[in-house]
Amino acid sequence: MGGGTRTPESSRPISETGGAAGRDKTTEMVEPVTSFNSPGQANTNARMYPTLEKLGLLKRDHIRIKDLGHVEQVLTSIVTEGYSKLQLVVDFDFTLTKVHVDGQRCHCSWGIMDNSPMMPDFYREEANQLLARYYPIELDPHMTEAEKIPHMMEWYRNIHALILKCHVNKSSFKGMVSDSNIRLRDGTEELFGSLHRAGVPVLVLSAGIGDVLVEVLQHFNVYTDNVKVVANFFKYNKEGVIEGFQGDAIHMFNKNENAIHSSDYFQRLEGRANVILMGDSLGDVKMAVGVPNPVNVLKIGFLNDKIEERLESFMNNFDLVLIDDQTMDVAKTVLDQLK
Ligand SMILES: Nc1nc2c(ncn2[C@@H]2O[C@H](COP(=O)(O)O)[C@@H](O)[C@H]2O)c(=O)[nH]1
Ligand SMILES: [Mg+2]
Repeated sequence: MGGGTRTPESSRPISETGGAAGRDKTTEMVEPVTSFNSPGQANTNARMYPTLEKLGLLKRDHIRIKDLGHVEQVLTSIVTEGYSKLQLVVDFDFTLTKVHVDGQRCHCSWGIMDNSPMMPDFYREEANQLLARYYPIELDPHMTEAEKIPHMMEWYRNIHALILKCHVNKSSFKGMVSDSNIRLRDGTEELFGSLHRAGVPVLVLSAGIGDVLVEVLQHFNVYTDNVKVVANFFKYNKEGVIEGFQGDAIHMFNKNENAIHSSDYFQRLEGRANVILMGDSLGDVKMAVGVPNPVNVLKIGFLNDKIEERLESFMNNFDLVLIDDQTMDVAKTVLDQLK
């Protein structure tokens, strides 16, 4: 986003926002990858999975579904039982936000600070060195979560110490966000508007910077009263200068524990047993672990990086895998069916 007063994305001509980038294309019927896949099964799938067929999810070539029968059952229940039984648990960075626009990689909440001209040169240099060292570990398809966690904790300790050296004032986040290239996925504003009107609770659970994340949600007018954010929030001194993080670090592989221990959020939503979970990392899969007695959980995974190496693990952990999709079209398609 350029500096100065910013025209809200939604009112900008589509060419300016790159909103067309990453839109999924509807092409001829493509055999979805299933465990029962065989040539010419497309028509049979359409008959066997009417909800998936009605939603057009069988013919989009960037969607992968491992277990059609399970997804059909969960989707049908969520659509039938409607908004009053539903809650959303969503990741923020590279789930609500785009990964790239017009070939340029977008910032995540951390990346906004890592690249902000309002931060000292030494911070930007060292923060990007840390990113280069630890992000590949986070994505590494050959390491277990247990092997990754010590590295994630080290990353957060290092970036925490680095931020403290910069004496950042909370008043600078608004300018950092408006000067960044962070974007919500196309359709997120409409999706969140529908969820707000329907009174559907949305938990945004992030290992990102909560103070920046909230600024982004406010910037795009989607921080409505049904949205709760659990993330890494800063502590400030009386002048508003960062003096540390509140509570324990939330990293990519402990998000579920923090959601459960840090509040009675899920207990207060007892009865909303249908959950739509959205994430872009295998660490996001367990974000809804705290939901008491869930009945239908639809897990939508945005596969953005290391696509070939991680496709199988994503299909084993997410119900719907969206390959390089920079939109919220699938979530909107599902929610548009609810009453
Ligand atoms: N650019 C940086 N990215 C970082 C840093 N620490 C973590 N991360 C990334 O943020 C997201 C976590 O947010 P979530 O909303 O997706 O949970 C994750 O992709 C991390 O890799 C950092 O210091 N700099
Ligand atoms: Mg993410």
